[in-house]
Amino acid sequence: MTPPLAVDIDGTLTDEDRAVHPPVLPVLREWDAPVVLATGKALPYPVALCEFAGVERTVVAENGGVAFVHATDDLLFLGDREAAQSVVDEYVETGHDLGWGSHDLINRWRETEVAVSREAPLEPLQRIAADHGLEVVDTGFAYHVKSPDVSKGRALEAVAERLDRDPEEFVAVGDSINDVSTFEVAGRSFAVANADEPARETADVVLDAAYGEGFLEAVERVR
Ligand SMILES: O=C(O)COP(=O)(O)O
Ligand SMILES: [Mg+2]
Repeated sequence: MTPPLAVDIDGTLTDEDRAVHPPVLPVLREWDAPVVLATGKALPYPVALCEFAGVERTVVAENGGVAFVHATDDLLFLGDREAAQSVVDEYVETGHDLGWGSHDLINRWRETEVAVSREAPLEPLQRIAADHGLEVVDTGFAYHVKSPDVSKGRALEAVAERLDRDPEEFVAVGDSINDVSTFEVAGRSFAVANADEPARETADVVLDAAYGEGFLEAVERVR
């Protein structure tokens, strides 16, 4: 039986330049079991990717802070933005910039965490976050200020329950530290070749291929 998939977006369905790797789209569309896109990006991004790929909109966004399950029409909030906002407000007050320019589209639709550009200094952000009981996760694409209680894996458990699936039935594919929790709850896990150290260490298998080609290799292996 085809297993359900939990798939990261940036670094896993994309190429090195962050553009979606086109050959992954028909694979997602034709997958004969639920597909959950699980990303650090804000909710509109995975929802739009599902729309344009012709895939049912079942997604985990903001590293597990928000999830949507099309089949049950459930919109889940597993975190809240307020605490993360206080951290970045303090960061900005001390003279730093989030690094997204004057129209911050990265955080505009973000509801449970705040993302900071990797061009911005990390150390003061980590210090302020720790003072507020929060953490900073570096996905390789952005720094995410979030509650340590929120994770893609925890959200996947909530989504799986609504899909009437066991999280262990899932095959997870990802590339970075924010996928470790997904790898821990899924039954099988694959890190693409470009994955960071925490993802490589946690995954059952580190793939030979990188980026979108790595996802396609994972799919070949589970078929
Ligand atoms: O938004 C990020 O920083 C990373 O996104 P991803 O979880 O889809 O890789
Ligand atoms: Mg990623």
